[in-house]
Amino acid sequence: MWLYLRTAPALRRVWLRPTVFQATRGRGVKVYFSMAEARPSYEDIQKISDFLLSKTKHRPKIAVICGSGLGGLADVVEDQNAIDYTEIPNFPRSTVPGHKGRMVFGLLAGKTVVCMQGRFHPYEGYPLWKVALPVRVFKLMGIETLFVTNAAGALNSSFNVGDIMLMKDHISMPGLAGDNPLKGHNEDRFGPRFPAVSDAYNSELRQLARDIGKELGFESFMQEGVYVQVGGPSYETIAECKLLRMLGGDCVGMSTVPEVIAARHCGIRVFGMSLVTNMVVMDYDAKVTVNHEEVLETGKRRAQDMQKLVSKMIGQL
Ligand SMILES: O=P(O)(O)O[C@@H]1C[C@H](O)[C@@H](CO)O1
Ligand code: HPA
Repeated sequence: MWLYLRTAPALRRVWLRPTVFQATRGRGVKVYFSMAEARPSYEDIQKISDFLLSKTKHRPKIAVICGSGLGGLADVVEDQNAIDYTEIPNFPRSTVPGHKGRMVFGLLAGKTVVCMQGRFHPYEGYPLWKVALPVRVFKLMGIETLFVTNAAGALNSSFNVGDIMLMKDHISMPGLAGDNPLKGHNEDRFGPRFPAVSDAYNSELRQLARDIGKELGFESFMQEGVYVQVGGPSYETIAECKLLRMLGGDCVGMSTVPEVIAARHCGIRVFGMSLVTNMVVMDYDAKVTVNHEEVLETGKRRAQDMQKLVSKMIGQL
């Protein structure tokens, strides 16, 4: 049931979900409602896109979403206009260390780009559609190619900390459990009700990454594999890691997939890359545990190489 409120337009439409029915003797049935936030319409997203474009002369066709500790790429963008997420109307806020929370427009390797220096994660409390909202904003800004990066733990024991994994596929644990950024009403102007994602990670871009990686002498630490998205924020148990490895995952992380699904839905081509910031714990005798400081530290050490790879690729698009 929709309820219309006399308030600011962005807050006016509230979806009321009947949750609890309680029979009360002699007084019929009481229905309680819980509130879920209304999704922005196509026009609302157009407004966010128009707002951003009004703040910059740049008109990018390439967007980059920077993972934990990997936002340094946005700092090397030239002739830049940076817009803090807090200035963007109806836009989420970054709450995780290592995610600055700025949209940076400018030039990278001579190409006009927009970089998200900070992404949104489901564990911050955002529904998946909101995590993926920036991708739809990108679409309406004219973005055709999306680069996504993330920090991840290696499930594949032949990988090493500091390896870069080109994403060739993903397993969405939230998706398999019934949650998806496209769940709910389909906006046909973005894409079809049932989009295919078996070709989510563009094979030509992956080949370009391999070629450039070779040129840069990165072959010894470049891998290719399957990223598993989990919900977080707790890291995985040993049993969960063993399960995810059995399922065919090479790396595990808490992001990226919602953005990729939204991008493919609206016809944006995608290149994805994980930085292995830690090996997951698979051994009950291990004395180590994963922590976010280690994730950020490894990000810092390998950030320059990832930046080189991404900017060389962008230069050749
Ligand atoms: O945004 P990404 O996926 O790079 O961040 C990873 C996943 C969690 O947010 C965090 C865990 O350390 O790093
Ligand atoms: N698990 C989940 N997410 C992560 C990890 C991990 O080991 N490392 C960085 N992000």
